[in-house]
Amino acid sequence: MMKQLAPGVKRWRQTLLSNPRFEVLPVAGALERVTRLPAGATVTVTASPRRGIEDTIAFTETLAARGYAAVPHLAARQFSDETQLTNALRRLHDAGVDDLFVVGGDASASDGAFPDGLALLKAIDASGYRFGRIGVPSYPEGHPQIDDDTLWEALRAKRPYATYTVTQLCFDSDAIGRFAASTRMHGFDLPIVVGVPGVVAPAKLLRMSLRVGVGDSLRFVRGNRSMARRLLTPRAYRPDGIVRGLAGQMAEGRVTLAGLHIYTFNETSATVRWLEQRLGHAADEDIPAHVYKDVHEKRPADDHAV
Ligand SMILES: NC(=O)C1=CN([C@@H]2O[C@H](COP(=O)(O)OP(=O)(O)OC[C@H]3O[C@@H](n4cnc5c(N)ncnc54)[C@H](O)[C@@H]3O)[C@@H](O)[C@H]2O)C=CC1
Ligand SMILES: Nc1nc(=O)c2c([nH]1)NC[C@@H]1CN(c3ccc(C(=O)N[C@@H](CCC(=O)O)C(=O)O)cc3)CN21
Repeated sequence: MMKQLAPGVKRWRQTLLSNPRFEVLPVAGALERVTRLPAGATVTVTASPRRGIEDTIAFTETLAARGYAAVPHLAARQFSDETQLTNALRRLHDAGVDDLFVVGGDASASDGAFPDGLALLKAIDASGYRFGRIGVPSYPEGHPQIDDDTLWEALRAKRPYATYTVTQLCFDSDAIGRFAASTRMHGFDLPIVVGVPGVVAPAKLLRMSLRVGVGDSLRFVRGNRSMARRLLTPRAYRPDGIVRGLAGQMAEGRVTLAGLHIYTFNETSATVRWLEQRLGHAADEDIPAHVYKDVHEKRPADDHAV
């Protein structure tokens, strides 16, 4: 059972859970997994050096044709030259894609034209193709290979080309809150979409987290007995604690957040079931029937478009 929450916290939790983006990996069976998501959902498609650009672009086209708001992850170090980039952008543009997520890439180095995320952002800007939204990654707990000063400098340099940032997989809502406050201190207002794990089997989540180097976050998990217990049992992990923590900080006015990005690792059914349960639950609890009738025109949730 959920704990009782202050009304403001419930409202923000509902706002956060109402329209998330879902990240999927373009592997075998991915399309079937996507069909479990709400029709028209925003679905982001990861890039991996092992699989290559084509898998990401082709799957993005498939999703767009089926009416999803598809968002490809474009990794700078995967592109060999401008021609390859232009071809990819043309295909995405023709598919009706209006949102790109631009990363450096997990390949250790580039033998192509774009060494890092910023270089690719500049090339996209110069390409003549226009996209309404462009996201870049950010790291509330730092990056295993890149020091904090470099990360802040990179984010600042990317600011003119980006319309939002998505935070790296993280299990600690306080770390995310501190990061959001720091962006203000560093003097820029890039909207922050918070990356949270979906409802995923703990062993898989641990494997994925280790792969991308979610360091401090895992130390947090290990040092937190109830968290560790949750990750070490076969019962799926649920991001209730993170979402509640974020909603609490929003209710206190400490952070402004632009939404959730759910790392599903293709566990879409469990994640959607969890979302539906939580939203149903919030609707029942937030607004008792008699109040709901009285204030019908002014439901609290309606006052807070993100
Ligand atoms: N495929 C995906 O969906 C995602 C991938 N990532 C990965 O996280 C890493 C960072 O990506 P971005 O934030 O886009 O960074 P980026 O490529 O824009 O690099 C940020 C800054 O760090 C420097 N840098 C990059 N790699 C470095 C290294 N190994 N050692 C020292 N300095 C380095 C760059 O020159 C640049 O100044 C990449 O490996 C990226 O692929 C992060 C989030 C999502
Ligand atoms: N550095 C970094 N690279 C990423 O690709 C990435 C992040 N960070 N942070 C957020 C998510 C997490 N992503 C991940 C994380 C792990 C795998 C991974 O381990 N893939 C394996 C196994 C896939 C499977 O089990 O089906 C693979 O072989 O691709 C893929 C994408 C994509 N995103």
